[in-house]
Amino acid sequence: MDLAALASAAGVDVTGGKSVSVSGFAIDNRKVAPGTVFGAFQGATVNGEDFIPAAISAGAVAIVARPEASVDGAIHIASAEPRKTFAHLAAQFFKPVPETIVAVTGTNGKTSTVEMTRQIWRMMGERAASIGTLGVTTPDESVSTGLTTPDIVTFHSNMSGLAREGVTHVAYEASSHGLSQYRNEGLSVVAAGFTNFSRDHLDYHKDMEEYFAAKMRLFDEVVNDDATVVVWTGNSEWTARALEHAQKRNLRVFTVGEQGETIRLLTHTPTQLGQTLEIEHQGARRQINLPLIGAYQSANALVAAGLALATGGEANMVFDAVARLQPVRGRLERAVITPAGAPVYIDYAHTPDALESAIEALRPHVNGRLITVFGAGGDRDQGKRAEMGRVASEKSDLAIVTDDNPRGEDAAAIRREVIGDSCGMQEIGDRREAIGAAIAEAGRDDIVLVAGKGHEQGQIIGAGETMRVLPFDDVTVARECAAPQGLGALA
Ligand SMILES: CC(=O)N[C@H]1[C@@H](OP(=O)(O)OP(=O)(O)OC[C@H]2O[C@@H](n3ccc(=O)[nH]c3=O)[C@H](O)[C@@H]2O)O[C@H](CO)[C@@H](O)[C@@H]1O[C@H](C)C(=O)N[C@@H](C)C(=O)N[C@H](CCC(=O)O)C(=O)O
Ligand SMILES: Nc1ncnc2c1ncn2[C@@H]1O[C@H](COP(=O)(O)OP(=O)(O)OP(=O)(O)O)[C@@H](O)[C@H]1O
Ligand SMILES: N[C@H](CCC[C@H](N)C(=O)O)C(=O)O
Ligand SMILES: [Mg+2]
Repeated sequence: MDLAALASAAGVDVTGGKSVSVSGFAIDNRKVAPGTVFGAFQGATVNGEDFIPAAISAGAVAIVARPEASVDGAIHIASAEPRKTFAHLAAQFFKPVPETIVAVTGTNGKTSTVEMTRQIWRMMGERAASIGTLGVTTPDESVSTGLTTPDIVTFHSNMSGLAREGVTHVAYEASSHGLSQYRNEGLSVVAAGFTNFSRDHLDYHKDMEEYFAAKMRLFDEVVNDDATVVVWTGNSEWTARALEHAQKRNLRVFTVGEQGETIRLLTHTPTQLGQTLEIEHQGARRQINLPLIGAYQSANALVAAGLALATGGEANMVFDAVARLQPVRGRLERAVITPAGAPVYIDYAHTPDALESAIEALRPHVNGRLITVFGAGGDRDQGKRAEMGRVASEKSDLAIVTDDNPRGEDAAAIRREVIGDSCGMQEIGDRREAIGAAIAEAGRDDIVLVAGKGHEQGQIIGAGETMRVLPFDDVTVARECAAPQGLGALA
């Protein structure tokens, strides 16, 4: 493909460049082959500009980098925002992509919402896929990418691959890291969802304002001019601000929730294995029997319904599909019922707000005690730890602090920060032992919540060269601990 043609389609100025043929795109010099356009970005750990000579030696024909970067032997596509320019060029190279692309942001609920949107589309007969923390899920398979928002080259090549497989509808998860690093840029995004906003990732973002601004790039810059945004109305201060961003760009707005104007949630009543929702849409009232428990899951399901409506879904079909949603892996997933009769739920809550939502989701189903096993990740936002401890100790009847991916930190020190000045928590570092203890403790009327890892398949210990991922799956471990020999082994 000709660089000048790509640049002109992307609206990028390539001055002084003779016409060259482009064979691919890379942001890591080790992936450069002859004919590659290399994106040299200043990163959190190293400066990609240091790898420009190596990229050129490996055959890079053009380098997208800041104007002040030194480029000798290839075309310098100079940009004050090299990540953005690179994304827009790459988008042209990887065309065609699926026609209907929507994005979801928010602190919690992104994975659930993209997965539910994919399910609704599929039930409506579309060839749909989702991209996010659970990987790339297509009508045929699910493949993990390791990150919520993959790097920009993987993102575009995934989109292109999906189009080749005949996928027409994609919902992707836009994390704040991804948005601030332009990891999902350059596509036609017809609708975007905003689930909620609360504390997380303050290791990466300076403060809540900066974190919110990163999320709002989705509304301000990433979605199309005529896009629809679907906003959950439950989180007042931030919701109002998200709506202001949408209004500033004159986007079409769908509000969803108890104060929602597009989909109004009138009542939600827990049932044994789900909840009954009464909603109003375009003047018509409907009752939906959602086969999932917890207010948070109904919020995500209704934002997903809003995205399906925004992309042309017919209301009866959309709401019928909501009533047939399947559980999302690791989100209030019931792993097992213990021999004593206590259900054990696995959830991915790893922020204070998420932990509160998960506990509140289970509370109506508890007759006895709610026992919460949880921890906080290492090398991630430290300030959320004590807040998580407070929520767990105040809202549960018994809280057990354990390890959740200590990474490069001392696990015991993380647990101490989680406990902070909260009272009455048990501390059991070994996660298997903690889950076993909760299960042994739970009686017939109790419920066990194991929070933090959800779908994850490993415990991450160490960082850099010494990093190891020890196989660990909360669902499997809960089942093993609940098996009669599991309890016997612990006795
Ligand atoms: C802090 C962070 O987000 N880092 C991500 C980011 O790295 P960076 O741009 O800062 O990269 P860097 O390592 O400093 O390197 C700078 C540049 O030099 C290049 N390089 C580097 C070394 C080399 O030998 N050659 C070379 O060319 C790199 O490719 C990069 O372009 O870009 C990389 C490529 O896209 C990511 O792999 C990397 O994710 C790291 C591994 C990570 O752990 N990220 C987590 C925190 C993350 O992004 N999580 C969110 C989830 C949030 C949520 O769900 O709420 C996510 O979206 O997954
Ligand atoms: N709408 C919501 N409101 C509050 N909490 C929620 C909501 N949706 C999900 N949660 C909580 O957050 C956890 C993670 O949900 P999910 O994976 O859908 O979010 P996410 O935004 O993709 O998270 P991440 O940023 O880690 O990718 C759930 O297990 C639940 O505890
Ligand atoms: N996307 C989240 C995942 C956290 C999961 C939890 N198990 C942890 O390791 O903290 C993050 O990177 O902060
Ligand atoms: Mg996610």
